[in-house]
Amino acid sequence: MDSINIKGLEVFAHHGVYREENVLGQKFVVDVSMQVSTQEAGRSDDIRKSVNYGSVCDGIQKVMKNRNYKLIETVAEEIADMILLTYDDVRGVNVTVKKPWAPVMVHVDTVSVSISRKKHTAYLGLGSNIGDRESYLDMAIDELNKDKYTKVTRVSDFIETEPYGGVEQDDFLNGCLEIETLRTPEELLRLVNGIEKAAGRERLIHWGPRTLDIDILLYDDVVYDSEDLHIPHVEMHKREFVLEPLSMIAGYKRHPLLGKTISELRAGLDKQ
Ligand SMILES: Nc1ncnc2c1ncn2[C@@H]1O[C@H](COP(=O)(O)OP(=O)(O)OP(=O)(O)O)[C@@H](O)[C@H]1O
Ligand SMILES: Nc1nc2c(c(=O)[nH]1)N=C(CO)CN2
Repeated sequence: MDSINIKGLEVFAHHGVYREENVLGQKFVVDVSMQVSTQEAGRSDDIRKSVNYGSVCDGIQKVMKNRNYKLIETVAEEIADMILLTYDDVRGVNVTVKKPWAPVMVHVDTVSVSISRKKHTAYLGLGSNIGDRESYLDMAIDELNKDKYTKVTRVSDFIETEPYGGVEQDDFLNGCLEIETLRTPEELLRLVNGIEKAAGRERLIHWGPRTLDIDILLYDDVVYDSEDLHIPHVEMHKREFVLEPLSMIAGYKRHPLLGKTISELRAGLDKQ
């Protein structure tokens, strides 16, 4: 990936843990590197095909002057969010925020924080078999889009499926989504759990009836395991009700552990 870089942007602002920093203010120096393909702009010589570094500098000034933060960590995070949320073509950013005049009692050239943030692509599985099933799946899409850090980018057809897993219950409506998100996997889990809760989801029977179930199937090519979260979803490759809608929007996507594409995994189910 190419990059567009801003080095040494000076902004006078009032961030800091100490009161004198908030009152007097000081100089901050910002470096930004944006991962963006510049080839189309380079071939056409057209600014509309690129990211205008002047407007990025304005945006950084606004972030740093509109509010005061205690930590340069927060300043860096806010700058990264602003850039990733404003410029669709920017896939990732590195941001460094330096304080050359930091009030410490020893000589330092600068103190600084550097962060790297990027847009993540994740795939979610949706299911409902209580009430107005289609409305619950639509609600999931609306609520995900309401989240500042998340955008639904593709939606599969919703398909009627028989219950899988041995519990006698009504048929499901299932679908899959592709999302773009700045959230970490754990943040995304909290977001989807909150949406399930808002849909009146109760956990009474394992694999039992539900108004709305949202599973995180894939998140970039990440393999992640914690007490509460396993990515890729541990059952996804066995489930026709996941693989059929997922193959509509990401048939080419390769499962990071099994090494097969979603379409191949689905074809494999037919043979069993
Ligand atoms: N990839 C994942 N996506 C969503 N939840 C997950 C994932 N991995 C682990 N979990 C955990 O599973 C817990 C139980 O989820 P839930 O009650 O929706 O299970 P289920 O829908 O009955 O079964 P399944 O997840 O096999 O479809 C969640 O609270 C969450 O902590
Ligand atoms: N057809 C179908 N069967 C299921 C489903 C589901 O979404 N669709 N979800 C389950 C647990 O998450 C258990 N069984």
